[in-house]
Amino acid sequence: MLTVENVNLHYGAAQALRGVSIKADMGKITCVLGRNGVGKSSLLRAVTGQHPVSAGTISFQGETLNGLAPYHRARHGIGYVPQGREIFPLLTVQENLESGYAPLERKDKFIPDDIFALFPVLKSMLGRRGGDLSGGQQQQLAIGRAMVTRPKILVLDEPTEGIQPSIIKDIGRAIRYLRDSTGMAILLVEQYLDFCRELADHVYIMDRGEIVHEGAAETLDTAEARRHLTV
Ligand SMILES: Nc1ncnc2c1ncn2[C@@H]1O[C@H](COP(=O)(O)OP(=O)(O)OP(=O)(O)O)[C@@H](O)[C@H]1O
Repeated sequence: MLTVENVNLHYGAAQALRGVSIKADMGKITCVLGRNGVGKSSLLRAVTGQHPVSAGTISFQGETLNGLAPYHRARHGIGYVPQGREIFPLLTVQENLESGYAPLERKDKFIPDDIFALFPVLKSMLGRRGGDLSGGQQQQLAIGRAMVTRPKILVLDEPTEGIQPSIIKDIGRAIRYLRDSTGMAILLVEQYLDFCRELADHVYIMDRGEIVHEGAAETLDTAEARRHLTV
């Protein structure tokens, strides 16, 4: 399980996270909902080690991650799908997937078949440059690349952003498959309420750097969620 306890995060004098505590259980999809600029990406940066926290503790499966570099966290099983995908535009799809080999031992350096079962388009485009793919295909590639690292928890930053509805469905299906087939934990941040409600087991709502609401997805107060999602 991933545990974030009382985390503060600053950019210079500006505080982006204020005493944030969340948990993401193994075998569950945990969604943090919030509108633009409330601190969702900052929370994921704290979890993945892209930005240091100024207070609080982050631990995964009982081990404290504070102070560990992002590549060490990847070795601990934290897979990250960043906002905007951040695939390598001049590398091929195959090379983008192979960039996930970095934290792996030699015997694990291959691309698992279930990536192509989930996203067949990647198989048919292995030789194409990442930059030539559509936004939805790039999102699938970014998820595939994170899967190559054999994560125990997959952390996704707004996977539906700028993606057409049919691919959003494929991505939802893939996330569910990963939870059910591998028992990994999934932590995703989103602004898209319906996607989150359909997919998540547990939901947190974030506003101005704080968690303001939490509960099981089926008991989510939709009106309350919408109130926090509208500016
Ligand atoms: N590198 C940075 N330097 C200074 N301020 C930052 C930096 N990154 C984010 N912020 C500020 O921190 C706050 C939280 O930003 P964050 O990106 O975490 O929000 P978000 O909920 O993920 O929004 P979005 O959906 O737009 O990414 C915002 O006020 C933002 O302007």
